[in-house]
Amino acid sequence: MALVKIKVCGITNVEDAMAAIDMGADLLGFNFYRESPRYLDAADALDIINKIPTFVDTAGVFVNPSMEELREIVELGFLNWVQLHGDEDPDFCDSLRYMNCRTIKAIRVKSQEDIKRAKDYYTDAVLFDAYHPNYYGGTGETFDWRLIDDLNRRVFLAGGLDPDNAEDAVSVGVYGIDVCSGIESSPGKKDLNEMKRFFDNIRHLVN
Ligand SMILES: O=C(O)c1ccccc1NCC(=O)[C@H](O)[C@H](O)COP(=O)(O)O
Repeated sequence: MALVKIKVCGITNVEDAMAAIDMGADLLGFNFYRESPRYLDAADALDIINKIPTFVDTAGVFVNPSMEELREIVELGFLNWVQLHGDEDPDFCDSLRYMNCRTIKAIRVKSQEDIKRAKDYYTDAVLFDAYHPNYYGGTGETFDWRLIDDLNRRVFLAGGLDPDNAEDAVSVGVYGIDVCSGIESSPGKKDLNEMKRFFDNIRHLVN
C-alpha cells in the first residue's frame, strides 16, 4: 500500500491483526513487556501470527529485556523485528546483531538531545516516541516532530498518532509511522472504525 511503512502496535488478538492487514498495515507489533496493558506471551503471539498472512512483518516490543529473554523469543522464529523500547544502551543493541532479526531502537524524545542520541545506535531503524516520566510507551502523547532532522536512515515516528494527525505524520517524510492507543477502544483492543479512519485519512498520500 505504502511508500511509508505503517506499523500497528499493541496487537493482542486475531481480529485486530486481520483488520490491520486488510487495511494496509506493513508491520504488526506484539508487546512482550509484562507491565504493558497490551502484554501477551510468546505462545499467544505465535497463535495470532500462525493465523495471519506471511507477507506482513512482525515486531516484538521489549523493555530492558535480558539477553536470555530476548534470545528465547527470537529463536522461536516468528519475529522479523525486535523493538527495544527501554533504556537499552548501544552496546546491548549491537550485541543483537547476530540474532536472526532486524532491530528497532525506540528513543523517547524530550528534547533535541534525544534525537541526536539516535546516531549512537547502529540498529536497522530507530523509532522516536514521546517521553513520559512514568511510562515507556503506548501513552498517546506526541512530541514536537519538527525536531526530527535526519531522514537518511529508517525512522519510525510514534507517539500519539491517531486518525486526525496521521496525514501530518506521513508528511514528515519518515520511513514509517507507528500507531497504538490512538485507534483503540480500550488498552489492547483496537476500535476498527477508528483504525479504518486512520488508514482512510492517509490512503491518498501513500498510494
Ligand atoms: O504500548 C505499550 O503499552 C508500550 C508499553 C511500553 C513500551 C512500549 C509500548 N508500546 C510501543 C509502541 O510501539 C507504541 O506504538 C508507541 O509507544 C506509541 O504509542 P501511542 O502513543 O499509544 O500510539
